[in-house]
Amino acid sequence: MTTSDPAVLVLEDGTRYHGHAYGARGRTLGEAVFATGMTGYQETLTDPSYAGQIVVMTAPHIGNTGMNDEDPESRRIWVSGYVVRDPSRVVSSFRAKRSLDSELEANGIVGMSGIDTRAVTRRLRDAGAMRAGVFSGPDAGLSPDEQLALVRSAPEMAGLNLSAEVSVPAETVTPAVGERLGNLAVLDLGVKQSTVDNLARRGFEVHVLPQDVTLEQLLAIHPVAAFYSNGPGDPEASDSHVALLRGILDAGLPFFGICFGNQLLGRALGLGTYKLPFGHRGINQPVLDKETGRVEITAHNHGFAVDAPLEGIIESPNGYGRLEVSHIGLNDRVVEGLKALDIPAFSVQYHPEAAAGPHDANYLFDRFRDMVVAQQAQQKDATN
Ligand SMILES: NC(=O)CC[C@H](N)C(=O)O
Repeated sequence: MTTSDPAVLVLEDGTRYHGHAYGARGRTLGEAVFATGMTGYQETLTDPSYAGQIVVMTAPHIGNTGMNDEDPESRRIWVSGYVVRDPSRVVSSFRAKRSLDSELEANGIVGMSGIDTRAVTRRLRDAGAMRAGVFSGPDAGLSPDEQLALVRSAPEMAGLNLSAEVSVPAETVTPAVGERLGNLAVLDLGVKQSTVDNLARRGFEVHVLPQDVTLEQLLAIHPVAAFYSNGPGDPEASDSHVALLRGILDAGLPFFGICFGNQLLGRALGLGTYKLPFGHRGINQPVLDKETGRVEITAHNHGFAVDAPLEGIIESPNGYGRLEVSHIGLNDRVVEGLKALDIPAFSVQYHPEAAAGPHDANYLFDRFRDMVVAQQAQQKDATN
């Protein structure tokens, strides 16, 4: 529905941008962040890591290919709000089933269009990610002071635990594709479908578990390894998941974590995390794999990062032996991967499932499989 109903984006610092209502009408509050992908908006919208965020797209023309039934990464749209410059008036793709604005409306997502999203991006890049609100329909009529007060009353992303909002209510199982390696325990902190598919294709029977599962319940599925997914929120507010992970590591299970999972591995090993000024969200971020010296172009969506020295070997303050930073973001030299040297555990801050994004980092799923196969071979040797 293209209309000229007014809408306004209000940032916490009082900056206001006037445009048009897009998607559902009303009001929404969240953390304003910008995403630089020129394609893949359907995957972005359905990535649970974006819960609690108002996503501003830097690419000016969004919605061209509509929404289809093949690309969703989860069961719904999770962004709190969606801000685009120039929505496509026609949908052009043989796969499209619906338009982007009708899908936003069906999911109750308040959006807006018709503003200079690159100007908003420059503001967020200079001042940092901020709380924000989009107001349209009856809420467009609130006074600027009322709108600003609402924005400033919203919770900050720092300190937020959002895992219960996005996690599955009960275990789901995806069978292994091809030769079966064993059961994989996946802690669902906001997992994406492509991650599950990638793991299943590596021979894992993928058991996606609710975020409040206990160690006993997790071990009861007899996993050959464990995996922590991406997800929304502040890793510092996830003590229960860190405690669970320490139990997993103590049980000797091989571990791989993505994004939120990387931050939680960092914490389990004894490192800290911190909030980045405006984060990384896009599909063309350069990352160095220190092991091979190769630079890969990767998909990112994170606002927090692990605090660790980029070079040299670190002794785990929590007694897990030696570890090192395995991957470095080349735009701003942020930690993009961790590797334990004395236990079978590693993680990356970015998205090897690459939905959307380039597939340069897909090898990490093979590394995980190889790690599990190596451990199984070792255990077999030990019992012979
Ligand atoms: N995609 C993710 O897993 C994001 C992790 C975390 N919520 C962050 O913003 O850094």
